[in-house]
Parts: sequence; structure tokens; C-alpha cells
Amino acid sequence: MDTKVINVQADFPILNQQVNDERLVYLDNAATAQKPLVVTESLDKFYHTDNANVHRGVHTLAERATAAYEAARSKVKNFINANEAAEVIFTKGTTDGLNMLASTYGEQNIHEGDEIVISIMEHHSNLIPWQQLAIRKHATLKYIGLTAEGELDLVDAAAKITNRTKIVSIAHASNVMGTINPIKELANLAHEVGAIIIVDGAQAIPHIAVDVQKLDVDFYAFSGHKMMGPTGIGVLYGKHELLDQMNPYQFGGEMIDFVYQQKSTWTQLPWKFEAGTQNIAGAIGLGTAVDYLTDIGMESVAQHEQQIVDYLLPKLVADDAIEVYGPKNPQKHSGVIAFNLKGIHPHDLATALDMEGVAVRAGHHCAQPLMEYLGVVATARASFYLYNTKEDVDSFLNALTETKEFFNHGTSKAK
Ligand SMILES: Cc1ncc(COP(=O)(O)O)c(CN[C@@H]2CONC2=O)c1O
Repeated sequence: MDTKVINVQADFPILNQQVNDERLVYLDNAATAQKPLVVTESLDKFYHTDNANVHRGVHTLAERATAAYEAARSKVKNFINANEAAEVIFTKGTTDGLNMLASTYGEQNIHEGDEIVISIMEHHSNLIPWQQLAIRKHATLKYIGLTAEGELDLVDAAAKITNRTKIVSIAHASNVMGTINPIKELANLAHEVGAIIIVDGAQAIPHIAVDVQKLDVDFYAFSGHKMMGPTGIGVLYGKHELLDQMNPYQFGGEMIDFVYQQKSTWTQLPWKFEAGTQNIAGAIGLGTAVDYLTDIGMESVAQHEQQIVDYLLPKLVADDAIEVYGPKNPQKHSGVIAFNLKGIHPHDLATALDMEGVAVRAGHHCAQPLMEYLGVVATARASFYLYNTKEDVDSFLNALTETKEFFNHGTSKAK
């Protein structure tokens, strides 16, 4: 499939600035992505011309706001190829969606002795909800390990997913290891034993095409802010029949059919899970981000990032002063690259890079069990998106060289 050359920096005014008298090079996209003008303009338009509460008013603005909100839902439905818009629940983000599942599906279906299987590379948002559920229910939480290459160990997965497993919950892409996990295979392993599969899609949905029906996942959670949408909006996709069985997550306006003094009945999907006034503007902004990505094409986004990784990763791997985590093969590594400069604390490294205008993340990345598994306390992390360029990569590499010299570090082999 032919892909467009991506040249979108002009859509992101935030990128056109100096930091510490150097050109900003923003490489912290795994934390949050920058927003194109069309997204912020869609928020302005809503608040300046269409703002009203949704689903309840019969006046013109309420109808316009409702139409825009539900149009956003339809855009997301098409973007992930859900079977119907009712399977798209707006949430606050990935964390909210995963907690919703643990508090509803989990509470209703996990019992003493049952097993929940996740992986050691999970973000805390896809670890703690299951850990606390297992504690509450006297169930068992098991972790799938990694191969020597730093990928998910499918042999270990097959050994740990058994007829005692009720839930498998896995990141589609790691926010540390730069791996894309074999979700279709894991879905098959889960379904073969009668378990469901939940996917944390936070680091995948912005970067690769996701087809929830082709993957045959039961639930898929992601955040708007990582795919150039506003913060505070996200999506939980779920198969209709499973969402139907779940108790509401929160109670209040919007989500009811009828409220009597001593009992209440609930409305239909998706609104059963959208209690109270929702993040209407956020949903509209997310819908605009979906349009923006769809216009560019996810194939083009993926190829653009692959070109960056193909160019950068071998240089980092070849440098004896640098430890790279995750697969060393660029074809198996996403645009999230965790690394350390040997002997230098990642916070000091990130501070030094910031002095050169380069923004990377440093810390445990809300993946402390993974840090322990890797034998490190923290790492630095550079993460790329469609608006990053080869010039950004060269600036990053130059800043790394400057930083190594600043810390009087050994010279690297790679030039
Ligand atoms: C894999 C993964 N899952 C869940 C989350 C939680 O998403 P929300 O915060 O939107 O609910 C994140 C956030 N990524 C963190 C945030 O900052 N840096 C990171 O790597 C993530 O990377």
C-alpha cells in the first residue's frame, strides 16, 4: 500500500519554539502527544458556537451538541472497526477504562481460586486494578515473562493461560520495551480456555491500525491524549454481549431508564456506562484527532515511525556507552525506545538533554515490576510520533554526544 510522506510540523505550532535557547525536539510522545491546530480549533468551535449539554435538551444548541458528541462516537467506531457505536464507551482515558472493567466485569466474574493473567511489561494502570481485584477476591494474579530479546514470551503465555484463567489483560504495545504484542494469538489462547482478553491499547492506537473485530478482543481501552486528542477523554471498546452483562460503573444522570424510590433500571448501551455530564468537548476533539489520523492514514504513520526507528536504533545499539531495552532488531521495535547512558542516572541524562532542547522521559514509566525484572531502577525513554523528523533524530543524537562529553563519558564506537 503506498503511503504519504508525512510533513505536518506546521500543524503543531507548539513545536516551533526554543527551549534553553535550542530548537525544541519533543520526544516524549509516549507520555502525551501534541495537538494539531484542527483539534484545538474544534474545541474552540464547540465552546464558541455549539456548547450545550447532550441528550436531554430539545433546543437547537442541545441538538447540535448531541449530534457532534455522537458523531465523535461513530468516528471512533469506524476507526477501530467496532461492530456498532454502542460498543464504544467514552471514558476519561485508559486508566479509567481498565478500572471500570476491574470494578464491573471483574467484580462480577472473578471468584476465589480464579486466575488473572497479565504480563511483566504492564503499565501500572493495567496491573494494579487486577492486583487489587485478585486480593479482594482471593484470586491469583500471574505474569507472563519476556524472551531474551525482550519480547512477550508466548511459550510462557501458553503455560500460564489455563482453564483456571478467567481474564487475560495485556498491553498491545509496551510503553517501555518498544514491543507490539501478538494480541490475536493471545486472544486465541484466552478464548480456548473460556477466558476473556482485555487489551490496553494506549501505546498502540496512536501508531498502528487497530481492528478490534479482526483481533477478536473482548475489550480494548485507550486514551485520547496519546493520539493527539485532548486529555480527559478515552474509549473503552467492549463486545456488546459482554457490556450488556456488566453492572454500571457509576450511577447518576444519563445512565438510567427509570428511578423508583427503592430500585432503578438502566438505559441501553453505551449510555449505561456514561453517568453524569460527560467530557463533551473532549469527545469532539478526539473525533477530530481521529479524522486527522484517518486523513494521513495509519499505514503512513506506522511507516514514518519505522523509518525513524530504522535510522536511530542501530546507532544506539552500536554505542557501548548506551544500554537499550527491548528488541535490538528495528523491525521488532516500536517508536518507544527506553535506554540508559551507562553510569549516568536517567534523570541527570534527561536534564542534560533538556539543556539541549531535547525532551525525553526519565523514570520507572509506571512500570516498576518491569524495572525490577530488567534489573534497573529507572530508564530514559525517547518516544516518537508522526511530526518527528530525521532532523529531530540527528538533534537527539548530537545532544547525546554533548551529554556524554559533559559527563566525560567514554567515546562511542558508532559515528
Ligand atoms: C501502556 C500504557 N497503559 C496505560 C497508560 C495510562 O494512560 P492514561 O494515563 O491516559 O490513563 C499509559 C500511559 N503512559 C504513561 C503516561 O506518561 N508516560 C507513560 O508512559 C500507558 O503507556
